[in-house]
This record gives sequence, C-alpha cells and structure tokens, in this order.
Amino acid sequence: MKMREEGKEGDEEVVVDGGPLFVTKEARYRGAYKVFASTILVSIALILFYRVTNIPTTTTTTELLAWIAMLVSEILFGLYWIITQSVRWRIAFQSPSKHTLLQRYDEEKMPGVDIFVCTADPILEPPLMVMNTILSAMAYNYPSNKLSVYLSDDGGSELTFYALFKASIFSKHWLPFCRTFNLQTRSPQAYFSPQNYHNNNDYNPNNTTNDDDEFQKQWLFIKKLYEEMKSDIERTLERGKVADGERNLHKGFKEWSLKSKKQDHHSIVQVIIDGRDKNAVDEDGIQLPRVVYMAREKRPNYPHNFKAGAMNALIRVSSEISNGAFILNLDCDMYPNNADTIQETLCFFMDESRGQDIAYVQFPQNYNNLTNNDHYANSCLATDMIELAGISGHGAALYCGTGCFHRRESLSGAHFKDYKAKLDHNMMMKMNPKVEEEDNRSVDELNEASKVLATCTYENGTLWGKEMGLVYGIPVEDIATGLVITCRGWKSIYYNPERKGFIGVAPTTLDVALVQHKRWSEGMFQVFFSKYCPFIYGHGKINIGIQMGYCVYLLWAPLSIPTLCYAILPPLCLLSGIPLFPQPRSLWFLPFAYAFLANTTYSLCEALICGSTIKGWLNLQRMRFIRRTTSYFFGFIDTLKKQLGLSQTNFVITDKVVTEDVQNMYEKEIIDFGGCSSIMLTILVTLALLNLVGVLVGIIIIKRIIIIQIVLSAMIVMVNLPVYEALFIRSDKGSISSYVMIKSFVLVSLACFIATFVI
Ligand SMILES: O=c1ccn([C@@H]2O[C@H](COP(=O)(O)OP(=O)(O)O[C@H]3O[C@H](CO)[C@@H](O)[C@H](O)[C@H]3O)[C@@H](O)[C@H]2O)c(=O)[nH]1
Ligand SMILES: [Mn+2]
Repeated sequence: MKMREEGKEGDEEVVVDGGPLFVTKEARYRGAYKVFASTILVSIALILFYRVTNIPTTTTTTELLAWIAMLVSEILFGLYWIITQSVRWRIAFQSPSKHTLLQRYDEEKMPGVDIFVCTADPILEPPLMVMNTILSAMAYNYPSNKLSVYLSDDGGSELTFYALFKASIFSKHWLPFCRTFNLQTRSPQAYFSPQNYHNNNDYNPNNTTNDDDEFQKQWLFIKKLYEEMKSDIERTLERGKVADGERNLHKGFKEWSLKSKKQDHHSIVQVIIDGRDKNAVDEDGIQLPRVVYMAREKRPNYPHNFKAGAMNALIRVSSEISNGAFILNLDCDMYPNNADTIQETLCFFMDESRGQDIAYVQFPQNYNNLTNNDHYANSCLATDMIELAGISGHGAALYCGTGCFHRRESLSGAHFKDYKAKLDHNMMMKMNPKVEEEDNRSVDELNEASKVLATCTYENGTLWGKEMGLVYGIPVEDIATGLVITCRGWKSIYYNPERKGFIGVAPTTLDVALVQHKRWSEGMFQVFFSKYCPFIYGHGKINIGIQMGYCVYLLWAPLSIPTLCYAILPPLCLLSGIPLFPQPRSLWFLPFAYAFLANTTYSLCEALICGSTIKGWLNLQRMRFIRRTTSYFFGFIDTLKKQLGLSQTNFVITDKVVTEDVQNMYEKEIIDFGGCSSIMLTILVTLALLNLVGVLVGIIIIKRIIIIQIVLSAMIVMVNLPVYEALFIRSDKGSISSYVMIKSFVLVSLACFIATFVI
C-alpha cells in the first residue's frame, strides 16, 4: 500500500511506503446513544419544570427552603449530567503498527527516550518497589544507547540511592535474561510472582519442557540474585542507614556524609551507569542504558512544589545529560508491563502525517492488586474504556501524571505554532536534524554541571512552573499541565492497549482511598477556579467537547453538595411528613422514575460491558456515595478556603506499604473503616443512620405521597449495608469505633427531634 501525502510547505510531496504508523477508529452505535441521551435530557427538563412550577407557596418556610434546595440540587445534577455527555459522543480507539515503524526506521534513526521515575519517601514508597519500576524501565526493548532512566528522590534518602546502586548491578544479569527469553513482564517482582505464571505466556518454569535445561538453570540463578538484592535492600531499610563497609562501593555515598535531612539538603546528581562508558555493559557484553539518581535541593523556606517541582528539575537535568527527544513519566509504583511500549508509542509521534502535532501519549492507570469485585472501586473501568477514549475522540487526552510519554519541547513549554515554524524552517533549509556532538565530559563534570540545575534558587525569576514545564500551585499538576499544553495548540493521544502498558499499586484501605480522592477532587476543583478553567482559558483554543471532558473531573468536588442534599433532606422531610416528590399517581412521577431507572440501567450496562461484575458495580455506587459525601465535600470546603487565602496547597502521598492484617482484610473484600479520619466516618455513619431511621419511620406511617422518599432512603440504606455491619456486627480492627457511633447517634437524634417536633 502506498500513501501519498502533500508536503505542507511548498509543493514537495512525501511518499511513504507501508501506510500510516497508526490508525484511529471510532466506536459504533454513537447515534443510538445520542437518541437515548436525548430522552434523559427531556426527563431532566421535565423534572426541573415540575420543581419550578410546583414551588409550595402556602406552607412553612422550611418546606419552601427544602423545595428550593431540591431544585438547586437537581439543577446541579442536571448540569453535571450534560457535562458528562461530550465524552460519550465520539469514542476513539488508536492502533499503532510497530512493525511498520521498525521497517521504516532502523535503530540509528530512533530518537532518544528519557524515563523519569519520581519517588518521595522511602517509608511510604519502599525502595524495592521503586527498583522494580526502574529495572523494568531499563529492560525496555529499545536500543540502550538511546535510553536513559532518571530517578528523582524527593526523600533525598541514601537508602534509595543504595537501592538504585544495587539495582544497577543486578540489571547486568536481569537485562540479558529478559532479552534471551524475550520476556514481556520485565519487573522482576511481577515476573517471579506466582500470579504471573498463571496468566502470562512468558517463559517460566511451569510451562517449559525438560529440554529447557538452560532456562531452568538461568531462572534459578537470576531468582537467587534477585532475592539477594531484595534482602540487601530490605535489611538496609530496616537498619535505617547504609553499612559503613558498603558506603565505599560508590563514591556517591559521600553526598550523605554531611548531616542532611529530608527537607533540608543540597542538590545531588549521580550518574550511576554512564551510557557512554564502553565498560558499562551487561553480562552479554551489551551496552547498559544510562541510569541517573537525582535529589533536588530542599530548604525549609523554599516551596518545593511537590511532584511538579521534581519533574521540572528532571527536565533540566536530563537535558544536560541525555536530552532525549521523548520523555516517559512514571510514578514510582507504576512499572512498565510491556517490553514494546516505547516502539508502539513512537508510532504516534513519528507518523509522517499526523505525528508532528502530538505532544503526549497517555496510557490508562492499571493496578495489579485489585480484588475481584474491586471493593474500593479503584479501577475506573468506564473512565478508562469510555470517558478518556471519548475525550480522545475530540483530539485530546488528559495527562494523568504517570504512564505518559511527552515530546520534550511541548512539556518544556513550546507552543505548537513556534515548534512547527522551526521545523518547517529546518526542512526548508534542508537541514538534517542537528547531529549530537559527542559529549566528552567526565561523569564528575556531568554531575557537577547538572547539580546547579536542581537547586532551590535556580528557578527564581524564571518561567518554570508558569510557562515552562509542569504547572505549580495545584495538587493535580498533571491535569493542569495537560490542559495548558493542549491550549498551546498541541494534540494528544489516549492509548489503551490490550496488554496493559503500566501497572501500579491501588490503595488498600478506605482511608488511603478517600485521602487520595480528596487530593484529586480538591486539586481539580482548584483548576476549575483558577485561570486555567477550561471554559475560559480554553475558549477559542480547544473545542467544547474537550472543555466539557475536562470538567467531568474538575467538577467532582461541587458534586458533593447536591449529593448531600439528596441524602439528608428526603429522610428529614419524611419525619416531618413533608413530600418532596410527586405522587406515584401523578404524571410528573414519570420523568423522575425514568431518569433514575434509565440512568441506573445505563450505568450498569456500561460497567458490565467494560468488564465489571454486578457486585463490582454496586461497590462503585457505594464508593461514589462515600467519596461524594466525604472526600469531595472536604475537597470542596478546602478549595473555598484556599480561594479565600486561608490554606495552602498540600500533597499527601499515597501510602504504598501494605501490612499483613490490612492485606488479609483487603483480599477478603472487607471494608477497612479503621484508619479513617473520625470526621469522615461521622459523616458517613450519620447519613447511614439518618436514612435508616427515615426508611423505618416511612414504612410505619406509610403514605403514598412520600413513597419516592422512602425508596430513595432505602437505596441509600442498601448502599450502606457494610456501614451498619461495621457499626453493629463487626468488632475487628477495621470496624467503626463506638466513639464515632455515639457522636453520630447524638447528631441523628438531634436532627430527628428537630424534624419531628420543631418543624
Ligand atoms: O513531593 C512529592 C510528592 C509526590 N511525588 C511523587 O508523585 C507520585 C504520585 O504520588 P502518589 O502519592 O502516588 O499520588 P497518586 O494519587 O497515586 O498519583 C496520581 O495523582 C497525582 C496528582 O494528584 C499525580 O501526580 C500522579 O502522577 C498520579 O498518578 C509518586 O511517585 C510520588 O513519589 C514526588 O515526587 N514529590
Ligand atoms: Mn500513586
């Protein structure tokens, strides 16, 4: 097949053999979806019409207020529903063709790729886990002289440095092993886990025949080496410092000879494996990729801007050392799970006709520790398979902070039109891409030259964090940065391949899950409130579908308000006999029933299509309720506080360590309420009890006019069954304390008293 393409500049024609490097397909049945969505839109309109035309005029002010609160809630729910539509109109799937890429470009023409791994705390993020990410990144199926792996350590810890040093030694055996047996899973921990042998075709001792002696021997040997590295790293972590004897093994340890604290130390850059060194080879004599350790300078009176600050320092340091044309950004727990991912991704960037304007390629976040029914709803199946692909249908992707490949120029701040002009200029001048001059500096010189770029003062008076690099001041630096890049005229790709590209660790306690969602909802609402609000900042720059797509997430926090209204007002009004919904006999009942049933059925079907179970879907409904009434609510309050200048941006790191009893509870899919903050639990329990009382009272004094309220409260009771269990039946560590129970009882009694007797 031949593809002809008009050269954009002049009359030159580019003729490419073998077709494009990737194709985009759109999902079918979108027309049917639009028809369905219009019926819901009609029912929303009818509901609002009913609310407005039936405002109670002859009754008490309380009733009037309750009615107005319901009206406002329904307006907000309705608006949010409308916002979530654009991501369901045009769902795009991408398929790259790496074989075409490999035919067209040989190794020499492949661009440099720099991989950034961020870690921040050796206790919350165990160095062994981080090293598994590093090792699988080093083991990518990619010419090693074009590959550099950077570890940013915001913990500034010699323990992490020690682990990296150990991993660099182990890699000399690990990389040849991966290559020889063509493994796909290249994180040693994942490869050696029993699970892997179950669901992977990778060469392994269980499915090889007897004549594979060589493999068996190697496997045992490598496994032993891995176990040794693991115990060295873990022993050192337990001891809390590197043994004196081992400090002499690498001169980098000298950096810690002065007293240095996590938040107070000078900048450290150590090239651990020098990609140019002819002696830096693995056991097969093949060149190793470059490995660099960086801990940027931290001083108590300098804001360090969390992960965004670390990334920006990495951008600068890497530009000094390797200056790869593409950058892969990984959280320390997200290990590469497919050895060919780089080649697949380059298909997007290097496609002759559509590649130029692509700034980044984002992969979905996947986890390897989910339970069957995913009881903390960590997996976001519909988000990954539909919503993000839906934004992609409009030509953009959300940058989600990990599992994302960037073009160096766009991440550093270039506008697409400037980039394009430069590119066209170079083409016109028939200039070859600048041939990199051989860098003759020694490792020590490189370290020293790079250190300067990672100091606290380096960014003073520069545009870093504003116009350059990742955006500062927002806890979801990733989302904000992606939006800014998109508004600079770049396109981006969301790619969800069949074999997962990256796999990380999902929260295993309710507390961690809720704290994470609080940071996200708060951060995203801050984006909405900031100058980056997609409707304003993006106006005229990105299409409305993308603007709406961003707001699906940016508006999580305010969604807490109508949800709380819906969870509090109906049961309270039940107690005082105030009807808030039309009677079942009235025709107005229909739009309410339809909107509810149709939406629920749709969401269930969508979840099942995306691979969820029915129980998993129910769990998602529960977690949504819990998140909206706690995490999002606090995210909402804190955003307002921040707008008023009462609080500052914070970043609570997700704990990635799992103790044994937590793990046991998690595997049995029992919700661990134990560690949750008492105020979040009080809200949860109060709402659960209030609705329980509502249902009971409703059933006793059953009146037709309040049937919808009873059903609504009954739904909330159903969703909250595990809460009652943790209150009244369980007595383990993960149950709810009697302190919280008493507080909530008092609150509910007070509310009931007021509702029944005062109103
Ligand atoms: O001061 C900091 C804080 C965090 N991190 C790193 O940032 C990453 C993400 O932190 P984590 O606690 O795991 O947060 P998550 O909620 O799991 O992360 C998601 O959400 C974040 C924004 O809220 C993004 O930065 C992440 O990329 C995205 O995966 C980790 O590798 C951390 O080591 C730093 O490097 N420096
Ligand atoms: Mn994480």
